[in-house]
Amino acid sequence: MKLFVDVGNTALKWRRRGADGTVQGGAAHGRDWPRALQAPLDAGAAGFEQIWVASVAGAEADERIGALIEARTGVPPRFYYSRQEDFGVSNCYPEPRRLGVDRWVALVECWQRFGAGIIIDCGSALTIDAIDGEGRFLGGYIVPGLGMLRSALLRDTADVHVDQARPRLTLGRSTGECVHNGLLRMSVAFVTDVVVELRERLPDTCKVLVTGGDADELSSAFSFEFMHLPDLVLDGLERVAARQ
Ligand SMILES: Nc1ncnc2c1ncn2[C@@H]1O[C@H](COP(=O)(O)OP(=O)(O)O)[C@@H](O)[C@H]1O
Ligand SMILES: CC(C)(COP(=O)(O)O)[C@@H](O)C(=O)NCCC(=O)O
Ligand SMILES: [K+]
Repeated sequence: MKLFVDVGNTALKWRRRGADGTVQGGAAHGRDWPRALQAPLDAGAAGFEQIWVASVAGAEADERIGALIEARTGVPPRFYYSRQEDFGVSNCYPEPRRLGVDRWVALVECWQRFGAGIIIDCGSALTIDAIDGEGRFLGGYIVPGLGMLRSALLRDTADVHVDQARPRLTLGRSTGECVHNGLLRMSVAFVTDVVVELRERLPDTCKVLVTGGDADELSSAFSFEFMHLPDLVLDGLERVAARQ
């Protein structure tokens, strides 16, 4: 059995692939690593032959996660990090390792499956990344995700109180609607502006891939064609692992 783990700043997502099929899950981790690792490591009697981790949680967290995984399974996990080049993708960062590995494996998966593309990851941060027809990572953007925008607005204002709501692009007619609709529209306008510009530059065959925990919410307001691939990062990590 193989285990693949995608550790973001909010959620830990995982996939167990064994002879009797595939099981996957995910949840907010709250940086409580022993608790967050309970579900992915709960493989019953079956042992793990390989465990792969793509983490953007930071070096300290990675050390803790690695120690916990090895202590519980006896298998030392393999942490994959961004590189100058891999699977035909070249990294434009002067220090390639500093590119978030979730962004890197998503670029690898996009390139291997579709070629040129624009990747929108609606996670704790909202990231947009572009890869051209030669497999060159052209660069991207990192802005606060919807969850981060909301919590920052509520934290830094005295009288803005909102309950959960399904945001739309229309004018808000209550504090909650003004906040939810405003943040959605701001995020969608940013993404759309970038996609329109990049599509003029990239091959016509380029795909727009959307992933991340807020993908449903954001993409419901997208006016351009896209593919929603919730498991893009795990798929990319599994591709890396398959080569070993
Ligand atoms: N069950 C959930 N747990 C955590 N975040 C969630 C959940 N459902 C939706 N979200 C939203 O998804 C965002 C996290 O996206 P995700 O891609 O899962 O996380 P990460 O940034 O850790 O990769 C949060 O900012 C939040 O707005
Ligand atoms: C941009 C990110 C925070 C996104 O992570 P997430 O929202 O999935 O938690 C992550 O890719 C990261 O920590 N990147 C390192 C800096 C960079 O990519 O330039
Ligand atoms: K992510």
